[in-house]
Amino acid sequence: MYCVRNVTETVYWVGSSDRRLALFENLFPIPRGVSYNSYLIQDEKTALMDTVDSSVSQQFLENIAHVLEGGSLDYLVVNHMEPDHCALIGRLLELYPQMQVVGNTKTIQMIQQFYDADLEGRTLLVKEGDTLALGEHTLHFVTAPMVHWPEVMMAYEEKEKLLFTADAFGTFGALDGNLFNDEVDFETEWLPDARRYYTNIVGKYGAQVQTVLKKAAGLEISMLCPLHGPVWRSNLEWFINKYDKWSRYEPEEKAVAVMYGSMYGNTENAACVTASELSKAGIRNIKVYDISSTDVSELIAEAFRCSHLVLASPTYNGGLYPKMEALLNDMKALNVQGRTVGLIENGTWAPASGKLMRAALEGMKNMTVLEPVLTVKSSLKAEQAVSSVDTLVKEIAASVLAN
Ligand SMILES: Cc1cc2nc3c(=O)[nH]c(=O)nc-3n(C[C@H](O)[C@H](O)[C@H](O)COP(=O)(O)O)c2cc1C
Repeated sequence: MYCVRNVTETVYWVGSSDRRLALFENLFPIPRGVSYNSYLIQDEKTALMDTVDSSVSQQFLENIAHVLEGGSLDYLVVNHMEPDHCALIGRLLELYPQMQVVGNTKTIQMIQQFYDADLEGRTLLVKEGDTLALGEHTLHFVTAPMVHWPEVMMAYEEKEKLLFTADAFGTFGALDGNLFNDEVDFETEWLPDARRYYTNIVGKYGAQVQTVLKKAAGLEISMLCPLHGPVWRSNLEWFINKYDKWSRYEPEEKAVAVMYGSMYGNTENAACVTASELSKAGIRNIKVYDISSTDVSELIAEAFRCSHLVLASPTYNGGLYPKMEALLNDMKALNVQGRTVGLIENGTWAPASGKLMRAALEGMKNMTVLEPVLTVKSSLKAEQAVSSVDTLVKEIAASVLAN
């Protein structure tokens, strides 16, 4: 049976959720599932805003058929060509023979690269500032290149002031019946996944997100309609501010996350002693992560949230512990910048992980490494705890508590 929600009287959410997929992009764990949103506008002309992933195709097609009530689908607007949103283009071309595919030059090129669909006479090319009248509704197209693919567009519907935002303002997490942000406890239950989604998928493209936020600031928006997760119809500023912070790479909080790698527990012990001493020094809400058992996407999200990081790594065959190397590579790839970092290195015969972590951080923008690096030779000793750990903790605490 169809499973549809009204976004407004004449705009319908016709998407669906997948709770079976373990890894989004075959990479990111999604224990809360994911929704693929698509929206259908009913007017003199009907327009569908993007399609969905093939995993939810049956539900999606039933939803569309229900809303159309036997009527025709006139336009399919393709705001984003990532396959989790465009898998059903070919099927819709077959089912709705008068449907035109609306996209920019890059969109159409990508459709042809991904699929064998016959688009002859079936495309409507649009560019920045173009409009598409549907009757009472009019769509305005806003390009959003590299948020996070080059063809990405957003569409602004002028009558109801809806902004269809493609992947921007999306989040991991299946929709559990509740569609709107004010129907769920977003800050408690969704924000960590929204942060993890943004930082890992769009995080690299902060400058491009800033450009789009500036364009959006000129629009009167009643709802943000993303391709994943809840539709925003209240308190939009709160979420837009999060995006603003994330895309400027400003920490959300003055907070410390301690991230350690450890084979036999000695580096872990040094990290835990440091965290405990930080608490004694007045730092609150410290988070400690074992980087072997925490997915790197969570660590990236924390690196965006927190102002301060403590990275602790054993030396491993003259190099970094592989999980730490992977974390630092990801931080660089996703443009993490402007953080203050304390370092703990461990080695039994020639500790080198401090030097290597420092070099990796120097390859990122505006990272401050606190001195001195705490060097552990195999295991932390009590006398070292009262000297070196104490010095490092004082430095971190002073930096966090400053201002
Ligand atoms: C496979 C392997 C490679 C290592 N390579 C180095 C090394 O190149 N230099 C060094 O000083 N210690 C090296 N070590 C020793 C560890 O860095 C050291 O024992 C450290 O205390 C391990 O910390 P952990 O107890 O947190 O795992 C190596 C240990 C292992 C198991």
